[in-house]
Amino acid sequence: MASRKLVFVTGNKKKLEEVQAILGTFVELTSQSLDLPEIQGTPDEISANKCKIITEDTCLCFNALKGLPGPYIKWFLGKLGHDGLNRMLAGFEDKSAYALCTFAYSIGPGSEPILFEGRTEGKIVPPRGPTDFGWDPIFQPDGFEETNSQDYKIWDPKLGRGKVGRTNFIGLNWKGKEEFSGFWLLNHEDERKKETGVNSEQQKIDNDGVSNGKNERKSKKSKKKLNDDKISSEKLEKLESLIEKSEITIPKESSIATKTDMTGHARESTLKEAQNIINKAELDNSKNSGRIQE
Ligand SMILES: O=P(O)(O)OP(=O)(O)OP(=O)(O)OC[C@H]1O[C@@H](n2cnc3c(O)ncnc32)[C@H](O)[C@@H]1O
Ligand SMILES: [Mg+2]
Repeated sequence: MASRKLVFVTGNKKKLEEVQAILGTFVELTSQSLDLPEIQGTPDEISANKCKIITEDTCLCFNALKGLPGPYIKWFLGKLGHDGLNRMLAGFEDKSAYALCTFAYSIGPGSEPILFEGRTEGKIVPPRGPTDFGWDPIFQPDGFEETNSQDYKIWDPKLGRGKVGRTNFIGLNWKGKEEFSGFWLLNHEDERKKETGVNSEQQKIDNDGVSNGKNERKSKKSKKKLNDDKISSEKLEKLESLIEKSEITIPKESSIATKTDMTGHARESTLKEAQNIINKAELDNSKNSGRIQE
């Protein structure tokens, strides 16, 4: 089904694997750099496919360094390696850090991407476990004895939860988690019903959890329920209308990132990058096909 296909604009194979694992059978993901493919089908199908683009950008922020390296982690990691990153904190008692990820999802050409953001708290430790993905071996999420490398990497879409896999995604514990899960449930309600045998009409949840950018940080209770893959039809409708009106945007201010510190910079630069990638991908799409519908 065309609506289940998503193009993930990324050059990172590991990201692709992990996002696919999270989305499970709900969506078929293909990865592309910016040279997007011509998909065979009717013009409508082509547009639908080409419109649906997701990007993700990751920061790793050290609290002792006021959020650095943040969006520059790729370069710091490349130059200093895992040991060097540990040594950067040698003079500090505070080894705490957090992973910050930003998804950008494009509904269609010309429309603002929908942004989802997530944060996972942890600390920087000497490397343990496989070294095949980024800074995983030196990041130990709070509440775990293992580093991110050592964690069991399973996400169960039926349960709507899993053991820590990719902390970036599993840790979408703020606005992003709620909206991301709601968004996918909304778009894949039929498949979900088949898999779980549960109709959203039968599910009860307070309608307090929808975040619209003006009303962030909702009750933990409603988030917990959402994390357990329960969502009401009212909430689905509300989400749908927010998405239609493109009212889902990242708030300018939040309790986790202020504009004055490095975290704020990290956030803004990562959002900008995601937006640029989406815009460029859409531009390339339109050029390639010449028949994208507005
Ligand atoms: O093409 P894109 O999607 O941008 O892929 P990238 O590899 O450039 O990724 P980022 O721009 O998000 O850079 C973040 C850096 O952190 C690494 N990274 C990203 N997600 C990670 C995760 O979940 N665990 C460990 N390292 C990660 C990644 O390998 C990069 O070195
Ligand atoms: Mg990148």
